[in-house]
Amino acid sequence: MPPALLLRSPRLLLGRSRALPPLLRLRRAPGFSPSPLLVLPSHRRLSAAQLADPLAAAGVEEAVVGFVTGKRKATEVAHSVWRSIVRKGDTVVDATCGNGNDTFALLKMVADERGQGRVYGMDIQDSAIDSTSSFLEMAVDSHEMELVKLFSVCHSRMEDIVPKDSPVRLVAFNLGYLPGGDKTIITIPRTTELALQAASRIVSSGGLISVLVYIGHLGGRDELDIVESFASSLPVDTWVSCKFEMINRPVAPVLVLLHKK
Ligand SMILES: C[S@@+](CC[C@H](N)C(=O)[O-])C[C@H]1O[C@@H](n2cnc3c(N)ncnc32)[C@H](O)[C@@H]1O
Repeated sequence: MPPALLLRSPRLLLGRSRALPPLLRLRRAPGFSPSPLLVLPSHRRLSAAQLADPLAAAGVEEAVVGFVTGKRKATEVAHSVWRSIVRKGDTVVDATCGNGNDTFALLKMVADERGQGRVYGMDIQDSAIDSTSSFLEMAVDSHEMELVKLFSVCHSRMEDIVPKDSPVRLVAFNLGYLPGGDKTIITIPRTTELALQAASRIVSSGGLISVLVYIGHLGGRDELDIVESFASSLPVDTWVSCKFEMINRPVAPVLVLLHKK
């Protein structure tokens, strides 16, 4: 296994010549066990229970009933569906790392004793990749860290990153802007569409593309239109396309799930 936790191929960092900040600033001393609620910024706080055992979170049935009764968010439905599809040792893609919450959840799903699971994470912003890296350094051990490969690149180029011989079980998108970051750097319909097309090519049979679309900001509706149009175009003999949407909360995020049969 390559020793690098974070692979920043110059080829993938097109047009960026400035020196990158050190990526592994936060080192864990042997036996160091941080209290996450003390050290993490509020936008990426997880409960102690989630950090200890994120797999103990809601099952699909509980999450869906919770969504229907207004007690669970679309993100929780997404994570519960991921957990029912992703297996230890799988290869998965986080197409929008942001602050690393989804990357962390995915890592916990694929991490296995044999070190075969992989999470390929990407984000267009260096600051998001740094944020994800710092968060994971605090939240997981060094063996799990080695299973994560992070790239500062547009997700439309995911096929340049994921090895061709790795069947991908899940590609996760959490669209929009980086919480706590620059709200003008945002996913846009054209590259989202290209990334969905790429995801549909690399996801294996039995796998899933999960897209959480935020529609409360300018352009969010256009992006949902693109995602839905892509979802509708998938052939019914090989794909199941569905969505979770709050009808009387018109700006609530919409979860689109695309399952490859
Ligand atoms: C809502 S945030 C993701 C939240 C993240 N999944 C988490 O768990 O914290 C959306 C992210 O998409 C990133 N993004 C925007 N355009 C992108 C692109 N073309 N390729 C990859 N990432 C992009 C933004 O920089 C932002 O960090």
